[in-house]
Amino acid sequence: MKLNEIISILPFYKAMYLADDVIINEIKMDSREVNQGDLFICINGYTVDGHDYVDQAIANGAVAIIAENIIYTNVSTIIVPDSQRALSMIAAHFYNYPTTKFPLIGITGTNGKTTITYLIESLLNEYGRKTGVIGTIQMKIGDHLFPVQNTTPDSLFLQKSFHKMVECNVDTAIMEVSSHALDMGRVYGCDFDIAVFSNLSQDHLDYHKNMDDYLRAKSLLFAQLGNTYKKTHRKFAVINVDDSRHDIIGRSTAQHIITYSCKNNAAITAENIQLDANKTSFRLVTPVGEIMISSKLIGMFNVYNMLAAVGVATALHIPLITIKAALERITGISGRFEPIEGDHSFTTIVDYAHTPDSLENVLQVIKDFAKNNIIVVVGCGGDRDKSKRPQMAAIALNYADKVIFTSDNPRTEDPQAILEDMVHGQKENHYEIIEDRKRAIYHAINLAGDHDVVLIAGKGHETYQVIGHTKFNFDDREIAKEAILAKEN
Ligand SMILES: CC(=O)N[C@H]1[C@@H](OP(=O)(O)OP(=O)(O)OC[C@H]2O[C@@H](n3ccc(=O)[nH]c3=O)[C@H](O)[C@@H]2O)O[C@H](CO)[C@@H](O)[C@@H]1O[C@H](C)C(=O)N[C@@H](C)C(=O)N[C@H](CCC(=O)O)C(=O)O
Ligand SMILES: Nc1ncnc2c1ncn2[C@@H]1O[C@H](COP(=O)(O)OP(=O)(O)OP(=O)(O)O)[C@@H](O)[C@H]1O
Ligand SMILES: N[C@H](CCC[C@H](N)C(=O)O)C(=O)O
Ligand SMILES: [Mg+2]
Repeated sequence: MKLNEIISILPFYKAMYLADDVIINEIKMDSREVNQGDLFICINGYTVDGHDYVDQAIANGAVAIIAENIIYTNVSTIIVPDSQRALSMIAAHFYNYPTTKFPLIGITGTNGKTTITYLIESLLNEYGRKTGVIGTIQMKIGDHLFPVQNTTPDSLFLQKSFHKMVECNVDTAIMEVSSHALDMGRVYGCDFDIAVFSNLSQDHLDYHKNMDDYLRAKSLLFAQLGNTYKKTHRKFAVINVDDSRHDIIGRSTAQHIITYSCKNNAAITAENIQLDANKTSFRLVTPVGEIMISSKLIGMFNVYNMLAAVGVATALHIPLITIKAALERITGISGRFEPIEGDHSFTTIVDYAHTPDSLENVLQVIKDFAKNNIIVVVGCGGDRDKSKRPQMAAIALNYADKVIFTSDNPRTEDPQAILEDMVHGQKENHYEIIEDRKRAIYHAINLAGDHDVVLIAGKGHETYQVIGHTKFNFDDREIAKEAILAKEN
């Protein structure tokens, strides 16, 4: 695409220098990825300032620069008031507005986004649709998997991925939308058709000033649902009305609302809920009929996740029989309440609970079914919300018979300081601190006796541990398997 065509989408800009007929190969926001013929856009980030990498970008072959600060270069240089915002506009334009070409479903909320995303994928696949998925675990186009750095990546990665989805004939895209992404404008330019709100509880208070600010960020997804009413292109907000913040989320959108609930009146509800140790059944009640569901996903929180997915299915007119087939087929989601196989007399579960609410939910499920002791291995991430630490520790101590506090992803923080934040002031003392996560997991598994349950919480599907700035290979599931084998032999 020509540079002139790309910048025509910007209402305001100042051209420091604009060469004729510059053809742009690709747009890049990282100087290290620039190739001959690319446009480099300077983003002033949290760690470094992209403006400092203009020379490197030009040396790598950039033929045009978009920047926020006045800079002088020997290639076409455009100055905009806000380069992050310009990036979203330009990326959507460059990739020809891919999200207008298929329905886009966005899921937000503190917990359950990944789970709901994969439930919706399963429903749509059962219905014969080809899906694209973007979220915490990966990006998926059909059965092809691609790594992601963020739950909701930056606008350039997003628009490029959606473009790839269009090329691969994806007919519906499903994505997790984090509060960071909403706040930073990573999803500006995404044309959402359905937005889901799962719940709000404490997380990310390192980034958001307080819970109201966190809620405001979440509500932006609903404010972005478009303001026109076209019969042919209806938009929907699917909202959990059992969450006390549902009203503010609902009032953030002008679009149609589909409510779901296990306790209140709602369009989608679950009746006669039976929670068992290895299955969950309920009568699903929807505006178009009722049907019995028997799912392998366990725990009350998964009933909520299923209702959220059913809300989306209802908006898309997916028949009840298809909904039932899809919900009954799905056996689990990677790293979410994932049992570790092995011939052993106790149960080991790896779960991604890394917030107080999710940890409590998961431990409640375990408590309901555990025949003997509960042993928990848990830590808290570094460079993240510090106020979660004592809360998560207290929850673990409250539900478990024995807790091993350990490292999660310490990132740039001192692991001992994180552990100190967790245990400081705790009244209970049935815990040990083993900073090395591998040793902590081995120890927990060695302690386990007949019919005990070992919960390894916080890292779920992650296949790494971030210590300092380095990512080391680490997978709770692999380590747990090793430890179980070692115990057996
Ligand atoms: C705080 C935050 O969100 N940071 C995000 C941000 O990084 P940053 O601002 O530090 O970027 P930077 O390193 O300062 O770089 C600024 C610019 O210079 C460029 N650069 C940099 C170096 C260089 O040599 N050349 C160069 O051009 C970079 O490409 C970038 O354009 O932009 C990056 C690219 O989009 C993100 O990957 C990064 O997410 C970091 C990894 C992160 O951990 N974010 C977390 C807080 C987050 O966003 N989490 C949410 C979900 C949480 C949840 O659901 O629970 C998420 O959506 O993932
Ligand atoms: N609806 C829910 N309510 C509360 N806790 C939940 C719910 N669904 C899942 N959980 C718990 O939260 C953990 C994370 O679930 P999931 O990965 O689906 O959430 P997420 O919102 O995608 O998280 P992230 O913010 O890290 O992307 C699960 O491992 C489980 O312990
Ligand atoms: N998306 C979340 C994931 C947290 C997972 C946990 N293992 C941690 O590292 O804190 C975050 O970046 O805050
Ligand atoms: Mg997720």
